[in-house]
Amino acid sequence: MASQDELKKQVGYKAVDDYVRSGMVVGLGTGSTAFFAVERVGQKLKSGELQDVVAIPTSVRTKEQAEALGIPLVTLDTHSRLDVAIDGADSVDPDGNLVKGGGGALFREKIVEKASDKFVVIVDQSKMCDALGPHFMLPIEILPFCHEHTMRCLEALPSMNGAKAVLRMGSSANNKCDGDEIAVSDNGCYLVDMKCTSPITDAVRLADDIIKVVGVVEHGLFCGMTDHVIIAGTDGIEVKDVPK
Ligand SMILES: O=C(CO)[C@H](O)[C@H](O)COP(=O)(O)O
Repeated sequence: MASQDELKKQVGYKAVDDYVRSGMVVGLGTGSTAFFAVERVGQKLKSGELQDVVAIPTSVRTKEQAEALGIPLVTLDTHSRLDVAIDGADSVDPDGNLVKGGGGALFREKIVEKASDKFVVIVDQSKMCDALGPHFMLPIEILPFCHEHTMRCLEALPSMNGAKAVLRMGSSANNKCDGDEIAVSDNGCYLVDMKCTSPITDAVRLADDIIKVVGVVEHGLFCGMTDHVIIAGTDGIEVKDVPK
């Protein structure tokens, strides 16, 4: 049986093989699944199978990986439209709505993926869920200033349905809270993981409510953004096209 890493590699490679062509501007996601997509872009540029591709990374980690592979990098300031962005996710609901940010890169992921003509999500079967919320804590990036107040405002939102705010500690790159220091994002902000005990019934409304809280930089609800989901399971790979 294929290991979880093998499944991640299969979807990462397939996304690049199916959706990246020479001359494109490509968004490079963050995380252990997106890692393999970045690896594949590097391989294909090196072999000459892909040419004139430039990429926009969604985190410092991905930037460093891409640089090490010799992938030419640009920014949204010079290239405001991307042809395609490829990234992992923490939860995917049946409509292709996502929870992202388990790896702490949600702000850069969202700004890059919103600017992309096509957004391809790559996951293994464990990320698929019936409803967002209880499947994976909802990450939110907030300013450090008065962060405890901001956390209380988030908990008080009626649409949050009683979810508790947990300040991420340790590495910003995982939500295991495995350290004594407050985790700091690539943007110098804090990360809060909302522990939802019930399904999010209206993700669009919750997203609207969260972004209105002063102190919030961005949240990990990615609604209506996905074009294709590539899912790896023990029975093989499935591609779901999400109607818009
Ligand atoms: O949103 C993310 C980072 O902010 C990641 O895409 C998400 O956490 C999935 O990561 P992985 O592929 O390692 O499970």
